Amino acid sequence: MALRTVSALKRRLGGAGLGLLRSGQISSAAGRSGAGRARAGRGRGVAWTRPRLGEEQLGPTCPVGPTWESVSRPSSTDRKCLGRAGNFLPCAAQHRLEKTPSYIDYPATARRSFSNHRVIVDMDQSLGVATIKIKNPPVNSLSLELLTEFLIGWEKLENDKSCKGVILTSNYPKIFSAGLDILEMCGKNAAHYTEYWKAVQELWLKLYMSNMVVIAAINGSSPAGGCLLALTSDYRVMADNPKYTIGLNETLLGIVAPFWFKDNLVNTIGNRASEQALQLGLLFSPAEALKIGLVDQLVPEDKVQSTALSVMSQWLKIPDHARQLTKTMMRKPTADLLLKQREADIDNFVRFISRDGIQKSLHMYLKALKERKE
Ligand SMILES: CCCCCCC/C=C/C(=O)SCCNC(=O)CCNC(=O)[C@H](O)C(C)(C)COP(=O)(O)OP(=O)(O)OC[C@H]1O[C@@H](n2cnc3c(N)ncnc32)[C@H](O)[C@@H]1OP(=O)(O)O
Repeated sequence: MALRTVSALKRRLGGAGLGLLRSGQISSAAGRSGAGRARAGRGRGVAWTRPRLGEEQLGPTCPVGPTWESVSRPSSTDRKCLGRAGNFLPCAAQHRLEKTPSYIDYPATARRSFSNHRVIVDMDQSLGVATIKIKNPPVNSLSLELLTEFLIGWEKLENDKSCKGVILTSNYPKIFSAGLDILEMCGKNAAHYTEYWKAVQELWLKLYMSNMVVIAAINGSSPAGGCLLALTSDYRVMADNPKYTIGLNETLLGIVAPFWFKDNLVNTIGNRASEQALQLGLLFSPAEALKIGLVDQLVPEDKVQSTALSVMSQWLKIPDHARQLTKTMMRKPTADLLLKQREADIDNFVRFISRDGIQKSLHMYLKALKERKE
């Protein structure tokens, strides 16, 4: 089945994925009590899913928190919860901005989480920052299922106007992501390869061109597609552990990094360093990666997440529209190159990966990975 959009990806997941979107599966206390369950706001010019802000973030005692219904015709009280540009700010954050009197009892941090099988999303609404944790054991390989669930979670965040930044990390310290799932590229048919590659393209385009600030908290090894995932971000913080490696090592598998992987790398570390890194399939230690600019900062393992958060708060201080336009100006030419030849890129991938010689190389690589353990 050919997949064109995220909605097609959602359809592919069938009941599970759509069920998740409909119910919101909010795991916060409010969600468990049912008060914060997401509701689809349809028919009022709003096409996305949002919880009842008043209930979920402040609890039923909030004196000014608007309900979903009241937002469509905001009262003067409700307007207190609307941002200056008419954006709907997270209720708790807006209250803080307005220096609400202290007798109003609301939680210091309003959190909302949702998760599916392979992705955990934890949204801190008071900061407007979500953390996405990948959890696809054993090595966070980017399987089709993971990509699909990731894209669904990402779309929810993109549609949530209160979400300004996302931190990407792994649920399993030691491995950020083992990259594309080799099993998705081995022994399958052309239709499967097509579907898989569309999902890989889609994820890269969405992350690379996101208006949100994206920070990678790289808490483990990050080869090939894992490195690409990190490269889509605006800033990369990596755990300073010499056992971890990062890089586009595709040639070691007997395959070639596509031009948009290469472009993303060149934009990050420059042409000469990319030439060597790509031809030799170099996997860099954190110190080497820092030296060539593949990552921006090294910190002790237990500081990766907190550093990512503090970097995020710096980036979020920049006026959003100016930062977004600048990001677009810097990245659009690169993304456009793929957008212009998406179909050709898919055909190329399918033809390449279907070759007997390439299949043999991938099988041998997988075998070598397994034998390494024995
Ligand atoms: C024209 C277009 C051309 C095509 C372009 C395609 C671009 C491709 C991009 C890619 O991302 S290809 C994938 C590249 N990835 C790698 O090279 C990483 C390989 N893995 C590792 O180096 C290590 O596994 C690790 C990530 C460093 C973790 O090491 P650890 O010792 O903790 O675990 P292992 O015992 O090695 O692995 C456990 C288990 O997982 C399997 N596995 C590992 N990586 C992958 C993967 N990418 N895809 C699928 N499966 C993977 C490994 O075989 C083990 O399986 P079992 O033995 O337990 O069955």
